[in-house]
Amino acid sequence: MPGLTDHTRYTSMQNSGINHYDLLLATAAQSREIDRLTIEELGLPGETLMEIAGSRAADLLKEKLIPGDSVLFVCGKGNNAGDAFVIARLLTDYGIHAAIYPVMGTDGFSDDAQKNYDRLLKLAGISGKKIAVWQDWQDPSGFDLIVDGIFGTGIDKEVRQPVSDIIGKMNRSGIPVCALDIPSGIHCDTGRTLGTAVRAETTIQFGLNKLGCYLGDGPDCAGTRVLASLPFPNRYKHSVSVRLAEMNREATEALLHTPPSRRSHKYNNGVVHVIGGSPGLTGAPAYTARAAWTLGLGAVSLIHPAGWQTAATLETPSIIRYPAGGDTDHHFTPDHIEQVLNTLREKPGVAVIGPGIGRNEGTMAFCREIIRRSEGPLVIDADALRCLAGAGALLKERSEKGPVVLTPHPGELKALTDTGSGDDSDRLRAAISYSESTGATVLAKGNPVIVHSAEEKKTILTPYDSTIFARAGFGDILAGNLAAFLSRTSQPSRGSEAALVYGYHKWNEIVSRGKPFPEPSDFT
Ligand SMILES: NC(=O)C1=CN([C@@H]2O[C@H](COP(=O)(O)OP(=O)(O)OC[C@H]3O[C@@H](n4cnc5c(N)ncnc54)[C@H](OP(=O)(O)O)[C@@H]3O)[C@@H](O)[C@H]2O)[C@@H](O)CC1
Ligand SMILES: Nc1ncnc2c1ncn2[C@@H]1O[C@H](COP(=O)(O)OP(=O)(O)O)[C@@H](O)[C@H]1O
Ligand SMILES: [K+]
Repeated sequence: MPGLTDHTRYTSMQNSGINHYDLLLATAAQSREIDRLTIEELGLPGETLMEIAGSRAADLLKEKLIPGDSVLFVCGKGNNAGDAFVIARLLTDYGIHAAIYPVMGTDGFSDDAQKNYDRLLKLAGISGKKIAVWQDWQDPSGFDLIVDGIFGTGIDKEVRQPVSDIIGKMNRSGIPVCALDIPSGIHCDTGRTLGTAVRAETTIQFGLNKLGCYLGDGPDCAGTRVLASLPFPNRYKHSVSVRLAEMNREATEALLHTPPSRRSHKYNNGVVHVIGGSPGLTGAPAYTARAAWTLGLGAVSLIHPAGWQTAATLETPSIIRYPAGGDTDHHFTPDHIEQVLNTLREKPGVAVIGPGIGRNEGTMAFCREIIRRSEGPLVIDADALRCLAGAGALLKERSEKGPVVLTPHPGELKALTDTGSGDDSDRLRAAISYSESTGATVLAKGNPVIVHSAEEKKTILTPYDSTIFARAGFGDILAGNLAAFLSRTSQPSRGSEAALVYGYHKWNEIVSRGKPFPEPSDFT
């Protein structure tokens, strides 16, 4: 199904507003509850919802199929199969040759699936069309598409035989697969593969995006993800607190332009202080400072141990340098605390602590004191995060004084939170619970990037492949961009989302200018 519109790409191309509800990412329990409320409280029968889901999906498929094409529907027993039967009926009437393979037999369908199976066979009788119902797997070559209606949100245990075998055969067939709601075998809440999973070219999600299509193995198995809307009242969706980042470039960049009246002087036109650097790690804070400066702030400073000099910052002479200590000081130590705090107090702004700061014992003590005693918005990045292991109480106290955003990569998040294996759903849980327990906003790097703000009770995931940024130095750039956006908004989640979205668009702009592998310096 090449060419079906990925709604995430679509929104990024549109650059216009998007319905907030279309960005929500639901778990299986949330989907079920929203279904239940719509059916029981609103009074819209499940059968009607299924008809709408199937007809929206059939319309999407008709954009790519022409009468005479052949489609194989591989189905389970639940409502996911019911959706497939609706689609098969509508496409048969459109002129498609349909074959059905109910992998677990034709007994014991859910009520709505049974009704739609019966209607499909009735339609065949009425219209004189032949619909093959397979008893066993057959050679599918000759089919133009396979529709996966085996499992939707109803699966929570390992896929058993014979289904796992059939999924393997579907994946090896070389025929494009369109998954309904979620690729069969992917867990809706975690994106983990339950033994084996369908690898689809396209996934049509119904009513709400499914969290599992955006975490773990989900993105690889789902392919292009599309949302087909269902008439669930928005009021019922309020329990869903995780959403995709909004990819609107114009709104993001507009944030950088605060009202001119407030820009009377460089020190009230956005100030960022970058505190970092140690022997061998001088490029990192320079990148961070330059990434902040490039976003149009009034003043950016680089506070570094006086013992290192770097040519890198001299390329941007406007960045103000504050060497801490004397010429023989190559690391930050507790001796520098008062001097650095004075600088932060004199010119209030957003501080970033950590890029290239190193893990020297004295430096860790220095970081803890700066975190404890500084007052404005603070970004804690890279090695400065290491000083927080076991220091949740310190962070909680600090978060009460002003917004704090932590930017751990997966290893740093694990060290910080002392949690599990570190797959995406672990990262999601860890980011939320650490943020909730400390009050700090957590921007957990990885793919996807996960942002949770305890204050705003929001969780945001990147909808694009963020592995493009897995090159040395992009973490430093992100920290600088983030600080710049935080100087323009008091909402840490908005600033975090904006920095991520800004980076994505900037990347694409550089690629479109003919540079296939942008590097950090292209962002400064
Ligand atoms: N209601 C609505 O409003 C709407 C719902 N919609 C659609 O409904 C879908 C959810 O449907 P669902 O809840 O019926 O579950 P579904 O995913 O089809 O499968 C469950 C079946 O699989 C079986 N099974 C489970 N695990 C298994 C395993 N490991 N190995 C083998 N079997 C296993 C399980 O059997 P059991 O194990 O319980 O005996 C049960 O029979 C949703 O994704 C969307 O597509 C749309 O139409 C929009 C409107
Ligand atoms: N604009 C962006 N959008 C999404 N992710 C980003 C962006 N910029 C940076 N990242 C994330 O930051 C990671 C790089 O940070 P990190 O590993 O700390 O690198 P480094 O310390 O070498 O700069 C990337 O792998 C990606 O997860
Ligand atoms: K499916």
